[in-house]
Amino acid sequence: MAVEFLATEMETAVRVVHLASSLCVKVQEKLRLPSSTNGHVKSKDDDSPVTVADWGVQAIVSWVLAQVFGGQNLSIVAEEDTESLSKAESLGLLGAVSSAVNEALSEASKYGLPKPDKPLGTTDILEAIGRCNSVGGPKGRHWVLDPVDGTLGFVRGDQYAVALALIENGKVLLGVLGCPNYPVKKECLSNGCNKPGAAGSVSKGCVMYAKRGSGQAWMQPLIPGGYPESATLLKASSVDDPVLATVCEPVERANSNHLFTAGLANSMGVRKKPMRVYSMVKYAAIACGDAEVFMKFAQSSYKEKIWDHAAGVVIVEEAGGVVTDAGGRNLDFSKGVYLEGLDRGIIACSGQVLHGKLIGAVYASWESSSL
Ligand SMILES: Nc1ncnc2c1ncn2[C@@H]1O[C@H](COP(=O)(O)OS(=O)(=O)O)[C@@H](OP(=O)(O)O)[C@H]1O
Ligand SMILES: [Mg+2]
Ligand SMILES: [Mg+2]
Ligand SMILES: [Mg+2]
Repeated sequence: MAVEFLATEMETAVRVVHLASSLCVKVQEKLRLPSSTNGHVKSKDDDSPVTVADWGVQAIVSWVLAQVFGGQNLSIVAEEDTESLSKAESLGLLGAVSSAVNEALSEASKYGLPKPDKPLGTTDILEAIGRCNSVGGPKGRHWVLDPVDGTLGFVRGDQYAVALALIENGKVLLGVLGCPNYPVKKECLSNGCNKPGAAGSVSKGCVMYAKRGSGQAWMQPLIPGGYPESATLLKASSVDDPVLATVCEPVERANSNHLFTAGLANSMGVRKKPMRVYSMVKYAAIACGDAEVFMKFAQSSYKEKIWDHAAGVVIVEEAGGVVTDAGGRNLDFSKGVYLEGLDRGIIACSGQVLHGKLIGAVYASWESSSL
């Protein structure tokens, strides 16, 4: 029998995202305790937050991929580095990362993944994080990782995602999104009713994944302490009337021009209020039919990074959706760390009809925008 294309890569990626998501759930719970906020969150040079979970997930994914595929020719493009974590003053933080990583890896066999013989030392952990310093490019295979996407949402007890993709010769072959706070009820996506401890909090958490060209995207529930037996097929929404469409976009005004996207939505006939959600959970919402449109129009000086989109794009496309830049072109993952040549913004829709209308709206309104 022929071995299924990318079977080991897909299997490993899905399992490690489950394991990494379990680390995030624990760290986010700790962050919500009033006594332990200090030391778990740091500010980067651009003032964006980074946490024990960002470094911890990067260490775990890097370590597992190296165990399964060999460290020699492994190329991983990922968001975090070891610069601030290896400073003498960060010893406490590094200790917290080490505890989180070793606690998670001690459960690795429950996820069908390799487990270290003894706990990883801080040198091993820094090495694993630091190994993810590839810059990608047009040739060869590159794993692309955003260990915690939407760190701001994570810190605020809200939505975030663990995002892992595999790119080969510039094309995204597979993508996995761990969405530990993804709610069963769509209304909870943007109103925080899934925040830990929120009254009446509902069941939540899933991992979504897809392989390029399969025509299928899948969702598994996130279950505590192990790997689930089942997966269900995802389907993007069949709604193609803008009046019925839900539009999602970044929470932070600094990350996307809310005024411009409101104008676009209005001009294409959207009536519902936008659903503002942190992270690649916006792609997840399109893939599983909870929203029809995702738009992100960052400032023109901002360059989008491949790890913020790779996994989400392939999952949406395989679920039946369409993702392009604002000029209607596919995103280019072949140019290294950045989505070079991106035309203005990112547009993901559940189908061709809405996508066509949105591209038309961009075309009509661009001239009058101040971007
Ligand atoms: N200035 C600016 N403009 C546009 N985008 C930026 C900007 N700064 C950061 N980022 C990236 O946005 C990622 C989070 O995107 P979101 O869509 O989740 O935004 S939001 O938090 O909901 O506002 C976020 O990902 P993480 O760092 O993984 O959280 C960043 O990569
Ligand atoms: Mg990100
Ligand atoms: Mg991140
Ligand atoms: Mg970040």
